[in-house]
Amino acid sequence: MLKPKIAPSMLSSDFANLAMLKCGADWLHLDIMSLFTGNWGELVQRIKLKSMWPGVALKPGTNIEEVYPLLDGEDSVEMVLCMTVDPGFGGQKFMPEMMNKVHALRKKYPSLDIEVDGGLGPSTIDMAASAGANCIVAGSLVFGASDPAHVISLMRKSIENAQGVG
Ligand SMILES: O=C(CO)[C@H](O)[C@H](O)COP(=O)(O)O
Repeated sequence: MLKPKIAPSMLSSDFANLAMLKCGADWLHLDIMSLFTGNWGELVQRIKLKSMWPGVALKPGTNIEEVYPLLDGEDSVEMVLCMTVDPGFGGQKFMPEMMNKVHALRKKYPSLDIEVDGGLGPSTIDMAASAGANCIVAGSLVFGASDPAHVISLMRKSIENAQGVG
């Protein structure tokens, strides 16, 4: 079983109230958008040398084939984030057509951490989990909830159910 990882998106948070850290989240998700033009292999190696995990995010318009060289080579990343909205802001509508990418990745890489981000909620989480995502970023859902811990546990359950556990 792949560990479910639930990552509240700090984009939707109140930085003066980070009680979320006590609500059972596995990661905190922070968007930093920039254009990288350097040496990819060197960057990955430097991240790993710091005992951190390199990952890569795919915008909705990027083809899945573009990520394979980053997973198959020597300096491979350890997580792929399939954006399910265009990056920029929270509260957007989930793009179900992105599930093809998640599905293709899961088929090719059974033990890869695959994350989805954007528009995740009760009506979309199961779709993402069944396609093979085990890491979920959620902003509005978690930070808008009266009981964030409950929401986080429901998301975890959805992933476990999709994996046939629990
Ligand atoms: O990366 C993001 C936007 O760039 C946000 O993390 C994402 O949109 C999550 O927000 P929500 O759950 O409200 O859709």
